Amino acid sequence: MNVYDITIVGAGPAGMFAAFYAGMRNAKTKIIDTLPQLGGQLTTLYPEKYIYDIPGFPKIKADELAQNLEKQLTMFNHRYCLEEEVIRLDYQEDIIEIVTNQQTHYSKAVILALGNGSFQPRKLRLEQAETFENNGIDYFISDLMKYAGKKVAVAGGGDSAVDWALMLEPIAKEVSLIHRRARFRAHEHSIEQLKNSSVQILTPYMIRGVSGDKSLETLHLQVAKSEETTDLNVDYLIVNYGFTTNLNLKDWQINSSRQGIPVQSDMKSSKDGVYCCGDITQYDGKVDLIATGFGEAPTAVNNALHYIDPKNRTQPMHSSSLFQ
Ligand SMILES: Cc1cc2nc3c(=O)[nH]c(=O)nc-3n(C[C@H](O)[C@H](O)[C@H](O)COP(=O)(O)OP(=O)(O)OC[C@H]3O[C@@H](n4cnc5c(N)ncnc54)[C@H](O)[C@@H]3O)c2cc1C
Repeated sequence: MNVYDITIVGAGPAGMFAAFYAGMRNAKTKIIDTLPQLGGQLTTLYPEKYIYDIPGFPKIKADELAQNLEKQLTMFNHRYCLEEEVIRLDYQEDIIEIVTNQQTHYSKAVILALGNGSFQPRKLRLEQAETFENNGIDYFISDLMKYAGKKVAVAGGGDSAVDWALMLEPIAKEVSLIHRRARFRAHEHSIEQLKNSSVQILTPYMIRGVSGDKSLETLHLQVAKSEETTDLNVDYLIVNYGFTTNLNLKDWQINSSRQGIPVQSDMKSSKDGVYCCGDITQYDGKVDLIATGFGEAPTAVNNALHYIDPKNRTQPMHSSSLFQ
């Protein structure tokens, strides 16, 4: 049994900074998230938006903030378990079992940085779509080069869909962008770029069916509010319909409500060894901001380490004294 000191569930800004801080304190640390990438809401919901209330940054794009947090983490050899959803916590004497949809992890303490819950992509609601999942239909892009020289369609009408189409254009053989409405909900600048690109814009089109022999080959499209149909040959379809969140802590054996998890001033939940940080924490006067989560993260880590071994000081040395 490989037991970690601290396991952090949720790799949004709060969880990422908690992981960095745990590294600073030499804790053997693991991070689990449902998404295939780090960043939580930053990378999933608004990567291209500027944030103005991060201390020390007059303004910074959400995606860039996530990248900076990730860069900070490269100092440490943490273990990452992405694309795994935690479904419950079990408690065995001094060890907490973190049960995911894939395996069980073991940890002396847990930090829950769950935000509003685990993110799930809104899927294509077609019977055959599941057959082609990861076999032509993708909901995330983890490696852009996978699409090099391929015929790719992107479905969706928001910023991310437009951005993905533009990023794929120089790499893929052909890129089509399919949206059920005539207008995109994207930055004017991106729309301008789109108009000047070779991306084939298919609006207002709906995807009515997908087919293929061993992998995805054809999208069956219909013009919205019309009987007109057409087929599009593709190697890949990237679906970008946004995300839903799921927060179900019924089996976690900790006090929680729909608003989140009540914590004490040391960020401890109702259960020994389980601490929290970020949007998920609830206490009087709580404000849901990234800056708040950044403050809660070191409190959670230092108190978790003190729980594991009372010899660990809750007030650690300053980072400026650790690295000269
Ligand atoms: C459009 C928009 C603009 C915003 N602008 C600002 C701003 O300008 N300034 C500001 O301070 N804040 C802003 N926010 C809010 C800010 O993004 C959140 O406060 C912040 O992301 C919370 O961070 P977090 O780490 O607590 O949670 P999240 O970022 O929500 O991350 C939580 C992570 O936990 C994972 N997770 C949850 N449950 C599980 C599970 N069971 N198993 C595995 N993984 C799980 C999720 O997949 C997710 O990746 C904005 C939010 C939005 C939507």
